[in-house]
Amino acid sequence: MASTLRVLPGFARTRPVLWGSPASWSSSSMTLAEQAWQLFECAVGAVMPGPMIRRVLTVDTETGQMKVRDRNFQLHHNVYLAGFGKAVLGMAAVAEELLSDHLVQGVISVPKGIQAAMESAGLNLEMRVGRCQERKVPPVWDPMVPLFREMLLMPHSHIQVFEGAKNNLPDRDSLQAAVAIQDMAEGLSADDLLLVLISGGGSALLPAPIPPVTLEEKHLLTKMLAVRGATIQELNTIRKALSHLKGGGLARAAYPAQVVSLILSDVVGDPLDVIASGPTVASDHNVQDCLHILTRYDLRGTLPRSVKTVLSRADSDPRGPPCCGHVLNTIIGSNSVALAEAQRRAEALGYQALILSTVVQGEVGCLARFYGLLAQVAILHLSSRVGTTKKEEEELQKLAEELQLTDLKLGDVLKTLEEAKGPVCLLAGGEPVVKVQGLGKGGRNQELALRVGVEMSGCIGSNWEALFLSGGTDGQDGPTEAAGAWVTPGLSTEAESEGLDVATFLANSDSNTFFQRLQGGIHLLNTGLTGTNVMDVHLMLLRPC
Ligand SMILES: Nc1ncnc2c1ncn2[C@@H]1O[C@H](COP(=O)(O)OP(=O)(O)OP(=O)(O)O)[C@@H](O)[C@H]1O
Ligand SMILES: O=C(O)[C@H](O)CO
Repeated sequence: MASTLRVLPGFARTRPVLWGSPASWSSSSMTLAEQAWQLFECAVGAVMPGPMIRRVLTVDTETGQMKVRDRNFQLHHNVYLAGFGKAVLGMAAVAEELLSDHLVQGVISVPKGIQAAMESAGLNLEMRVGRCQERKVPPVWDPMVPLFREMLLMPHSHIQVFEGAKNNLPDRDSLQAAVAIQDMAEGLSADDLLLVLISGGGSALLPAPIPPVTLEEKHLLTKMLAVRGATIQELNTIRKALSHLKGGGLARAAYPAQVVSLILSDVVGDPLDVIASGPTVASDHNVQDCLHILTRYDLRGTLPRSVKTVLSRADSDPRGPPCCGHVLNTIIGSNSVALAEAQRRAEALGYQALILSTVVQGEVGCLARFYGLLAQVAILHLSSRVGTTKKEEEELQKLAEELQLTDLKLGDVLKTLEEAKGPVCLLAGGEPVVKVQGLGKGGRNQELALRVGVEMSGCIGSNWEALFLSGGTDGQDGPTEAAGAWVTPGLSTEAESEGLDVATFLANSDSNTFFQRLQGGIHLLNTGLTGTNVMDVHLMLLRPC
């Protein structure tokens, strides 16, 4: 994660925008780009740590009644807090405020530089909103200001913060954090309650290798798996087998204390045992699963002796299966929550809004063809020219199968489009993959947007305006300062008129440079780090001209 932040400079500088409280701006006076920005903001706002934690956790500090969804817990100054993940700083700050003096002690492991980054993100945002107000221009992203204010721990907090795992890799600092968390958990009694805050990036922030495996060996093995294309499910199966705290290990360490885990999902399908390698979830993988994975990536022959030793004794592990009867695991935020909020906002803006899929995972080139074709077919359906699209619909179905969009009901979507009378918003989310080639600067959201922009040129000439936006909810798309980008069918023409050759930028994985140059960067989503992460949001807006 970058520790330097810029919040919306390009957008605020280059165009007067109509943002601010939805009530004060009529939806018809907003451009498509302004509406798309607002929907992205709503999606991210719904999964910011504050709103997320407050939705599921309430504490009556007088009576000591803590409620997590429909479960009640009696507190009596007996709560301990452990947290690890990229979004955990803000989650911990809000949890500490709610728990008040029922919180005895806390330890969190968060990415290096995150406290300074969040502080400066909040300050930048407030300054920019202030400048907009002085110039009487409605500010972009302003509902985020109070959400940023509550993301930092108070002075004299009871929570000890460890920053580590630079570049999402386990290191000495995160190892130290894991030791502190393990020590705290092991010291708890049946009278105590351990509140565990978990988000993406938690695996690297909680390394506890089982000896004789060393941190370096574990680091090297996970890196080798990652570069060979192992999925997060495969990676975390191996991590669990080699760790004291993953795969239910933290729950085991805290026994007999009650454990309540609040989990922000960054994995498609929200599998509890995969997110951050499931430290409070019983693991049902065995050594055979690990050996299959290591064989698949041709790593069996090069395994360090220590790894072989740990794997060979795993099935006869005297610790036995982790006892998780004392644990409540609950997902508090996910891509679906973000999309549902964007859907609500789109409906309020007058759109018929549909969620296409929350499990988008395929390759961006294939996904861009899908979205480009969908835009064309959708416009023909909306224009009551249904009969003309049979071939395209078959192609769409094939692409959906290739992309494994298992939750997409294409027939229903097309029927809804056929019957729709006005503007339509199509939403989807997940985490597609990019094959990086060349030395350019980009991210999967910007690359997807660029490719979709090209594919959408077939929509030019219709009576419908179209826009596609792709943004990472964490505010950082790959190693760039943008969260993503938005495009319209005119992209190729605009690029050509500015002498930008799209094919050359794509061949060099240079989508960020492309968008920085195109029209002074107005297509970039420069949100700055958001302090949350539920993968990516894709949205397509179609509105009659
Ligand atoms: N030049 C590039 N063009 C396109 N994509 C890139 C480029 N460089 C890196 N990427 C992609 O960026 C991704 C890594 O970025 P990022 O830090 O946003 O990771 P992430 O997996 O989204 O992490 P997190 O789970 O925290 O969101 C990888 O999928 C990689 O393929
Ligand atoms: O930390 C991890 O394991 C990944 O971010 C998936 O949750």
